[in-house]
Amino acid sequence: MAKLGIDKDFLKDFGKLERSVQDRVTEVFTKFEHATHAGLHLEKLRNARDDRFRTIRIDLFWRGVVLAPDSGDTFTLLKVLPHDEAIAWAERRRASVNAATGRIEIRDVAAIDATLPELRRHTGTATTLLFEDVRDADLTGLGVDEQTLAFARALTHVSQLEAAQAFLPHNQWQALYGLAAGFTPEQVWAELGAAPAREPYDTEDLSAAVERTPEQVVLVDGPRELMEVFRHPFALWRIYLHPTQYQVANATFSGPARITGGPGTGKTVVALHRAHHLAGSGAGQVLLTTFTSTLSTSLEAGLRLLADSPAILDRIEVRHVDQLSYQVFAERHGRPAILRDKEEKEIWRRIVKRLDAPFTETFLAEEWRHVVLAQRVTNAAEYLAAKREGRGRGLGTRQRAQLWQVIWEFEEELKRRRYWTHETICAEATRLLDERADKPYRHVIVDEAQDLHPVQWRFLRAAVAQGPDDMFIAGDTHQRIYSSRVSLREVGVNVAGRSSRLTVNYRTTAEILAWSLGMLRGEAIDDMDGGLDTVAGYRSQVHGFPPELHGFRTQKEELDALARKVGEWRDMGVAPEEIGIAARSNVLADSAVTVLNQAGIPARSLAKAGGPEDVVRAGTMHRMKGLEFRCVAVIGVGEHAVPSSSAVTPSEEDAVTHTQDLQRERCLLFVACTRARERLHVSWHGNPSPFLDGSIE
Ligand SMILES: Nc1ncnc2c1ncn2[C@@H]1O[C@H](COP(=O)(O)OP(=O)(O)OP(=O)(O)O)[C@@H](O)[C@H]1O
Repeated sequence: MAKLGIDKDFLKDFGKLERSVQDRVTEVFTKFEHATHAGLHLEKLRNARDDRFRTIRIDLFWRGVVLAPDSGDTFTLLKVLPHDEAIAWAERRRASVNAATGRIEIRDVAAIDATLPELRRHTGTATTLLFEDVRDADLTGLGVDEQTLAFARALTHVSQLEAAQAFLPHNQWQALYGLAAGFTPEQVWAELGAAPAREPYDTEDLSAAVERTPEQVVLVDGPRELMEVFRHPFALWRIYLHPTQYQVANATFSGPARITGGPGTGKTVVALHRAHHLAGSGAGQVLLTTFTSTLSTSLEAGLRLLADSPAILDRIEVRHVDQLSYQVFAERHGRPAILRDKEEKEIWRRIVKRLDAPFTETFLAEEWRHVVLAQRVTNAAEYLAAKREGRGRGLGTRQRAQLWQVIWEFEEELKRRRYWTHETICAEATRLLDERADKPYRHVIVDEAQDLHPVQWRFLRAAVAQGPDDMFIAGDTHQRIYSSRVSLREVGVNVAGRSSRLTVNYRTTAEILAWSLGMLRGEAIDDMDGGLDTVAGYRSQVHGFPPELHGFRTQKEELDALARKVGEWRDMGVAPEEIGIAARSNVLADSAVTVLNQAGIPARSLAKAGGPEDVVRAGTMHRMKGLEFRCVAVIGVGEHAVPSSSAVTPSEEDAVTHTQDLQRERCLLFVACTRARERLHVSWHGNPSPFLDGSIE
């Protein structure tokens, strides 16, 4: 039976067509089951460079371009374009099978032929060549063929390679781009994610090549599957996964596994696919979790795009960790009384005064959370032996004993007054789960793992029995925006040998990503597993505009400029809901909403649940986590606001915590900036934030 392949670019084009044309495209291709060349009315091209390219009439104006193999019956939809453009597009191109990866590749031969002589003219006068240190054998081993090799040898600068992305065969371009980014041939090969060929690929067999290219072409077997692909044409992540994303989402692991990667590399996408895959395997309930309600709501929405089978959806629970621990707690003890921040401070203050102890309430609250609760310390001896890595203020034995006395009294008071915090609820819920032989879940999947506290990790560990595919973790320590730090091993989650890293950013342009990464250069950031994480190799394949940075004298001037910028974006055709505004404080985010509304641009605060969807959103940088927008303005990035002094422990109080707090503030700005897909505007009034040093000319 004929198979129909739908190319990623075809689906993108399809999403942009008017509804009536989309219906017509669907109508034409739902008949493909009975396809013969004649049945699909595939027309040959008059001036074809490759006579396997055909076109098909959609209506009077639109034509589709289809790749029809000489043998086999897999037809691949490549493009939908207005009539003349479709023919011109198809006539310029040739299809081939990559000799190293076995994947299908399309190239624009006319563009390569037109560009090469021009490049060679520059090559003659250049002092260095882009790939002069790379051997031909390495290029060939990565699938670079004769024509692309000749092209690569003429390149003198990476910008020429970037400009060639649209016309070189995709896998070969990726290999060259990886080498140009400083990767070794072995790293590039790993990133291509192709299986090594046991015997040479048949480079004439297009149908087999299409089957080997699921990251670019999805095969459908009938009209129902076709409709399923066409259901959400912009959510390409549902259908086309990078080979590493695919492997990790569908693998079987003997124990906990994890995926890391920079912003926008598709970690959440992998987490969603993995939840779907594990639920489909039917071994038991899947928990898909994260650390805030905003994030779990967006996971839920993603899951509903991915899965429409009630049986699968029934097997996946999406909850944030505190919500779940609260539920386990409440089932046994009823509703807890939660200790508020203000009351907590008062209790610490009172005890300190009574015992005349030389500690501030901020220091005590952190010591309690990051040492006592994190390591499950229950008595003085354990506290004296507890590790205090990451706490800057060294304490002698006498001071530790005194500190323990304060903490003990604090805990006693909580017990007496039956007060609970999110952490103590979580610890109690863990105890309750530990008592149970039957665990509530068979698989636990954690997104944004970098921000979970050790007590939350222990709770999740206790919610699932140890075994294959028990836990799956997605996260990026460069995006840690709360102060929890954890060593996974110490909370019973051993991912050694089961960790993968994603490097290709699908969200942000290369310009925005490179600029944002610049803010983190030189920062030593842990990997939650005893080592350091790296940003080396993170890159985007999409180019656009550099971020715009603007300083103003006053907040009023800054907000007026914001309203003008948002107006400009609107005039460019950007929908209001595709615009996000991030600020360090709620107050500034709310002021932005007011100024935009006054300027006639509907906007609302992300802090307020509900409300209209088709408006500009403004919120704190924390709330931006996990979201993305076409255009983002990060405002108020001034020297007194970012870092926020109230969030940074003074260095005289604790030098290590001070450094960590500064790093967290830096990461927070990084998170806000990397929410932008196409445009980023960063502004301040007064002097700029020290984090922008080096970015402002
Ligand atoms: N294989 C893919 N094909 C197309 N788009 C993809 C793919 N994978 C991810 N994306 C898109 O890239 C963007 C970022 O994906 P995602 O949110 O999963 O990344 P992330 O690594 O979790 O990001 P962050 O850490 O910044 O929150 C989303 O718009 C997603 O749809």
